[in-house]
Amino acid sequence: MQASLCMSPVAVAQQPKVASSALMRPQQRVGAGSRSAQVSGMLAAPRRASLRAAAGRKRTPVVAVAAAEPTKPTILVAEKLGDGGVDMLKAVGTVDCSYDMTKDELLAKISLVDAIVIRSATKVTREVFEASKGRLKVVGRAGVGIDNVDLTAASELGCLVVNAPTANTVAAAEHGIALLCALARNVPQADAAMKAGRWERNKWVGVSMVGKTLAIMGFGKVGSEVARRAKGLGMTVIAYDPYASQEKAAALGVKIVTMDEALAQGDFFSLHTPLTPNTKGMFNDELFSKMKKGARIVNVARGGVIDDAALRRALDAGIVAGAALDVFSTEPPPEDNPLVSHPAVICTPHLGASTKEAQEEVAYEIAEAVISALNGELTPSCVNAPMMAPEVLKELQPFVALADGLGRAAVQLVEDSGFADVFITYHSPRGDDLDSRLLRAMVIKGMLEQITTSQVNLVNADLLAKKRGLRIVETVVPAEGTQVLTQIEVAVGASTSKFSSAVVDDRIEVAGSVKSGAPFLTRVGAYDVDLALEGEVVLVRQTDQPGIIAAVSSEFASQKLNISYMTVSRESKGTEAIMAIGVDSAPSAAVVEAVSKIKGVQEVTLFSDKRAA
Ligand SMILES: NC(=O)c1ccc[n+]([C@@H]2O[C@H](COP(=O)([O-])OP(=O)(O)OC[C@H]3O[C@@H](n4cnc5c(N)ncnc54)[C@H](O)[C@@H]3O)[C@@H](O)[C@H]2O)c1
Ligand SMILES: O=C(O)[C@H](O)COP(=O)(O)O
Repeated sequence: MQASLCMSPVAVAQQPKVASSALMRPQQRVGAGSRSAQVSGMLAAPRRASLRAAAGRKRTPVVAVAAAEPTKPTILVAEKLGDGGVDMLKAVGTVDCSYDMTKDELLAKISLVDAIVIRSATKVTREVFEASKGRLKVVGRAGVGIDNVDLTAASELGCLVVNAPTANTVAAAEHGIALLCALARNVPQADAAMKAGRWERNKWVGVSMVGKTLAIMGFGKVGSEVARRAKGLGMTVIAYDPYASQEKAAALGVKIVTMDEALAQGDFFSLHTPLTPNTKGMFNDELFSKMKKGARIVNVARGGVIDDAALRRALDAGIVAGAALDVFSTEPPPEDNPLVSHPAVICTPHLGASTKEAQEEVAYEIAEAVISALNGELTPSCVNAPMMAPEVLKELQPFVALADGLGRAAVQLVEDSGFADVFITYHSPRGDDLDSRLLRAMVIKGMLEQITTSQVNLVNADLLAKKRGLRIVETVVPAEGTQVLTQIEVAVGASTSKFSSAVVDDRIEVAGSVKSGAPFLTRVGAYDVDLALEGEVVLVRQTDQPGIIAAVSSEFASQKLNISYMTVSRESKGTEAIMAIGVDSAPSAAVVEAVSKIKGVQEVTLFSDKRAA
């Protein structure tokens, strides 16, 4: 499972020791001591004075670095980074700013550097990690999205990946608002006409924003900042986000609605979801067909959220009156992209994060994280951080994947209602002595990484949960046994679910345990199941009658889907039963639809252990 990769101990103890620098106070330099000492020191220490403060925010020259030392790291800055951040890096290492490298140039250079700093254009693939021959120890992503870094390869090859998750949020929101206004008032088209010598006052009459409804699709960091600003334009703001806290939205005067309500009510749509298996191609023909005619769409999230060909059809059919796009499924978009040349589409080349201020802030944030990581420390923005002392990790390791998998399963069963309460119950012979920090972090990780851009680790899990408005309630139930835990239950407070049988007393509940070292799902709602918690899981509720199991299996077989596990559990003979089925690859929507039509089947849903892209 993904969890074990993220948790795999990264070679922190082998990090090159950062050169002594006047910027680093003695207690900031952690030597190559044991990882447990580093980690517990990190967790116990209050946040230290910012390195960036020492470097000076106003581009004043940083304090001189001591003469070159043999251990001084080399840092490759592969994309344009704010000067302040570059200065911070120069204070601790040799910095090579080489922009616009070809793939071959990157492959040639990478074995000569200890760290690389990138934005979204540089692809740090397995090939790049392998070409580094073990020297590359840190990748710093100066921004949020890490979809251009192969995290699995990074973890396997002992490389820490850090990002700058918050510094460009406001810039992205401002760009969303800029595109919204430009779209409503045809600013780019009118400008182009004037530059071509035409004075077209009648052709470019726009539409007003005041009093119109803006539907925010994805109410996270950027979405909520867009909402705040759109309220100032006099718009009614609604949001579709099945995982958002209603209370947080209400505090901003935003109503959380269902997808159908958003589609029916939105005059403007602003997209702010991450690109995940769930959101990929989310804006498709079906969705466009349900939109209010003449709606307008802004996308500063990720290009892949929109099915390009479907948007083109919706534009040509007049369902969508216009679109403003900052992001594209392939960047830069190829010449035959169906949208860029459309007269009702306005475009910018992925400029959401590109303000002077945001880039300076991102540069400071990433430089601080890279220096910290080179120094063998954990930072909250460490994407693939080692999380605990090896002995604690070893004991909890089998349950780590279980906690992650249960969090992931529970959140995927949430429907449109949103949730704020998460209940975790540990059944443990340790009773109150159980150290649940890692397990709690893993449940939060499973949930948030499925639905947000957040990269969750032990350092930042509680903070991220709090920021999302999640209330985590933990209970330890004493149990008999020799293992540290016998069972974990995860419940989210929600009265409706994509699988109604998962709801017990207004909570979506799943439970699991570890069998032969592997995580197993042992309960969904009130039904006992027994299924390895890996790959794709299909849940079916049916009337307990002969023939259904065979009919369901043959639907899978007809699509060449291999069933790895199947359990059936019922309340009592002839009433209702649920089938939990593990399949080796994701069933298509057509298979799910076909299963749902089998006589006696009442509901079907599926979830996966795969995390967000
Ligand atoms: N254009 C740019 O330069 C730029 C800059 C910053 C961020 N971004 C992108 O903007 C997007 C949002 O970033 P963020 O920092 O606000 O992320 P975030 O994780 O804070 O918020 C994402 C929100 O989407 C919601 N969500 C997840 N799946 C959903 C679904 N199926 N339907 C509806 N909502 C769903 C989540 O619950 C979450 O609230 C990301 O795609 C990010 O990569 C782009
Ligand atoms: O993921 C991000 O932070 C944004 O998409 C910005 O990407 P950029 O740093 O390449 O502008």
